[in-house]
Amino acid sequence: MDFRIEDITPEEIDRRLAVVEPLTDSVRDLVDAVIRSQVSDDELQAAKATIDEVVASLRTRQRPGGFGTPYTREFIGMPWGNAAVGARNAIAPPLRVTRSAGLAECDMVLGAAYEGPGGCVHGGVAALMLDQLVGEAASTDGLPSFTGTLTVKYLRPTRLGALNARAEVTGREGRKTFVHATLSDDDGVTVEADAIMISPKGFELPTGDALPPPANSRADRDV
Ligand SMILES: CCCCC/C=C\C/C=C\C/C=C\C/C=C\CCCC(=O)SCCNC(=O)CCNC(=O)[C@H](O)C(C)(C)COP(=O)(O)OP(=O)(O)OC[C@H]1O[C@@H](n2cnc3c(N)ncnc32)[C@H](O)[C@@H]1OP(=O)(O)O
Repeated sequence: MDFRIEDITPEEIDRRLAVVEPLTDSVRDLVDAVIRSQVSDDELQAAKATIDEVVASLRTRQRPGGFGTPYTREFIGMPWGNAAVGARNAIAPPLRVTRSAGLAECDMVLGAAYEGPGGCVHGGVAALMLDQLVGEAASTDGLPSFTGTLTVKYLRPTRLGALNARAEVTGREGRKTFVHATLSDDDGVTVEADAIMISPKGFELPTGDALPPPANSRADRDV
């Protein structure tokens, strides 16, 4: 696993995020536009040619493999390729997670790119978001943990639109952390999940204090 150190200042992180977050938002917008576009086939083909040009320009200098999760020496994480919260990853749902002791939460608006059953959120996307939230809640004391078991119960269909996701630690037992999470719309909970998160053997916190959360956006580091 890639835990490389990249020793940059918080100001430099903000500077880089200010460049990549709007780019990622534009790519998300592109994905949404492609799904919902009703322009002609000729216009779709012209759009492909334009997009291919942009891709070729981005590929002139590429990192091998995935982005990984670099950390600063102050343990600010930069998981910018992450499938659930990566600041550079337009496939990730638009999540801005806030964290406090044993708790992680976010509001989000899910559009056409996250559809499963017509008009509703794909069950895998719901599970992805809740998996991320349980991981973030379990690690607010700085101890990283892997999802060992995630049990997801779909109570009723989740309509696309404005949603809230929330995860809370309910207990700890040795290296295991138990977390309960919910996905809710305006009418209440649509999906609930229970997770057993496992901290890796032999991992010790680098300081006695809680670590800052992995930074995905500037706001994340302010909690
Ligand atoms: C450079 C410095 C870096 C510093 C980092 C600092 C901070 C990081 C901070 C924050 C991170 C923030 C956010 C994270 C956000 C999201 C997280 C997303 C999470 C994921 O998406 S992550 C990918 C999917 N995940 C996997 O890819 C796991 C693959 N798997 C394994 O890597 C192993 O399988 C592992 C590690 C799970 C266990 O391995 P192991 O060897 O440690 O386990 P072991 O046998 O010793 O068992 C010990 C006790 O756990 C119980 N136990 C074992 N396995 C269990 C299971 N599966 N379910 C339920 N309970 C289980 C046993 O029953 C026993 O319980 P008991 O003690 O009561 O007997």
